[in-house]
Amino acid sequence: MTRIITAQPLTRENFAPFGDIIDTAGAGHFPINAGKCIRHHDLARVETAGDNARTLISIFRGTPYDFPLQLTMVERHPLGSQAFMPLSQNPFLVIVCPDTPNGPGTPQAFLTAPGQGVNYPRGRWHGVLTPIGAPQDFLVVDRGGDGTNLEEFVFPEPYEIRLTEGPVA
Ligand SMILES: NC(=O)N[C@@H](O)C(=O)O
Ligand code: NI
Repeated sequence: MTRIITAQPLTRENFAPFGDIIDTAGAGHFPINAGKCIRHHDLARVETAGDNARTLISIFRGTPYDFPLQLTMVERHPLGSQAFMPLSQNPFLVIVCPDTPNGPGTPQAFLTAPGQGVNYPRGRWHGVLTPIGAPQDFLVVDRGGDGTNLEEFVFPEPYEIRLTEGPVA
């Protein structure tokens, strides 16, 4: 029996147990530069741990996935956080799992609003970057340094991730 997960709109509230939303809406902010700029401040917590740890800023050019998506694997970064900020207005798919003593729990799928980004805290199980419908660039802030910062978990049975309720065309 295929386990089906339908994506829900990403909100600060529903994503709060899993990580940070990077978005101006609802963010703390204040004027700088003599009022010519608004700083939306401290939106996400960057974590870098382990030997010679440092913060990396990269651009990922992601290829879109077909849907419904067969989710076979999730991963996590035990030594650092990972933030994805889209450089275009296309929504993308965010998949996270709670942690359990036996590994990742049931995936939760979220559809971002245009321009919304996310930050996964260190150790948070997540699906890999998943653009929708077109190639998309993302600014990525994560951890470099010594040691292994990638742990993968392959599900015994894949989950089917859908973007909307109802029959699949
Ligand atoms: N491997 C890599 O840098 N990207 C993944 O961690 C990902 O979450 O997409
Ligand atoms: Ni990752």
